[in-house]
Amino acid sequence: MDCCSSNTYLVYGLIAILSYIIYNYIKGWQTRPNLPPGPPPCPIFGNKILFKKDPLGYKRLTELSKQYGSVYRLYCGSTIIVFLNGYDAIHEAFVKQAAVFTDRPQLFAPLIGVSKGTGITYNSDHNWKTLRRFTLQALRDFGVGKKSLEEQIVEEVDVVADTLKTSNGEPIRVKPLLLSAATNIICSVMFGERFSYENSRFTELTGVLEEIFRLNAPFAKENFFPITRLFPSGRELIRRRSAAIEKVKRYLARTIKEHEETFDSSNIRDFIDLYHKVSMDESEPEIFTEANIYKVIVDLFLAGGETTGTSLDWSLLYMIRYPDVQRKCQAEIDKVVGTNRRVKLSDKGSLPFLEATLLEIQRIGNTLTFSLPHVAKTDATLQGYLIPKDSIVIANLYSAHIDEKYWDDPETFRPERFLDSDGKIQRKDAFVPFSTGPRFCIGEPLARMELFLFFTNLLQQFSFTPTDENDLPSLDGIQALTLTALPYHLVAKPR
Ligand code: HEM
Repeated sequence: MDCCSSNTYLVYGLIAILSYIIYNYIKGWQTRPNLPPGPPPCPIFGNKILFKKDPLGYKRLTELSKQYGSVYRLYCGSTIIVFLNGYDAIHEAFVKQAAVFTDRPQLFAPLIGVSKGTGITYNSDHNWKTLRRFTLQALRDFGVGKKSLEEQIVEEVDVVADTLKTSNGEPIRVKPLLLSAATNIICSVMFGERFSYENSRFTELTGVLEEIFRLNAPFAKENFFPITRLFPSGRELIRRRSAAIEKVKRYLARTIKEHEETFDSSNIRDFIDLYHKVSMDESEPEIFTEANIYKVIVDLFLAGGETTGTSLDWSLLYMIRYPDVQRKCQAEIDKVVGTNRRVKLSDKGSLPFLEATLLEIQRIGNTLTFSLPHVAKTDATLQGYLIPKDSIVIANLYSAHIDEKYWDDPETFRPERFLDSDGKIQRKDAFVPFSTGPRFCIGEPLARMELFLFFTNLLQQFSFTPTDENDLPSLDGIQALTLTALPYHLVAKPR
């Protein structure tokens, strides 16, 4: 046999193998009965193209529900990804069928460099439950809802207010300031100390956390196409994420060691001390390990800094776009609190219009348009469709906030929708910025406290206006790490 004919046989052989793979692949997705509908997937790649980076991707994914209904599926390679749209579908899966839809998938990228089964965010089962319960309790012990943390947050508000004062009426971009403030509050809870925003240890920490956040990407090709982990881009992802995780571990190791050296069980100063105490007392030492303290701290920083900072950025943007609402908020503060003291958490019940405004900003701003990925633990039926075991399930939280079954005129910014006829706050089921079910955000009480104290105290001290009345900043969100406002400047005039 000459070399030409052997090459021809090789090509025929490869074509036959490829055809077999494609045939089985298409047969696989066509013959599974009663799967949720969705656009036809391409062989091998599925609908991966629909997950490409796109600032308006959340709108595109929401549009698909008009065509395919509230529960539809896409494929990433051969993995089924189910999107839940509208409040009813989200509630049915995450609350009514929580036993099936609470776990997290073990995605490749978010787990590079960390031990399997550690932390909260990408963990499941008993370890997750124990660490989540411990962390919720710790956040409570370190003052969520109590005075001490309130004081730490107000200290951070003061730093932001001082910087705004030094802007002397010149345009200023507030987002970097708000992100630093939100991250610093987590530093206070975790390490018992805050940093100045220029401190090199603080900038080192925020830099490396941002890198890790960016490399978590739930739809990275490496999560679904294992061969791409061998490609240069896959190897670079592994190298960069491992290096960032090592860097943050080295950073935390120093702080944890300092805590251990000065530990006093009768004076628990912060989260690290509490963890150390529990790791000595606890009946489950295999859970309260060193690997877990690193991962839990990283989880809280990643989940809590960017989200809260972005929500605060939206809140000031809405105030410059809706000056009447801003004036009404300020009038309420002036009437209830005055100008001689700061706004306190205990004023919340007396400031219903302000609270309603904050709720409406969260509804319409949608800092997190989607939940993190969940996974189906077993086969299940959802709204009449089969959701096969191991399907990834994602709640489109944005779709719940524009669900016409629950919201009149959902595209309109109208804080009054959260007030009843007596002017009191009315809760809305379909309001789910922190998701719902057993995986709902554990930082919700802390985040709500921060939003309230920043928003009210800044509005008490400043009036916010656009830099140019004829060129107002856009309210369109762009999908980045969170759904963020396009970068904008504002003018902060002391009142
Ligand atoms: C306005 C600010 C925030 C928003 C909008 C927000 C929203 C969310 C959402 C939508 C989830 C996903 C839940 C799911 O997958 O179903 C989540 C998870 C989480 N959040 Fe938040 N969050 C905020 C602030 C915080 C803060 C301040 C912390 C902690 C200090 C935090 C810690 C977490 C953690 C650890 C998880 C994972 C929970 C788990 O897997 O059990 N978040 N958050």
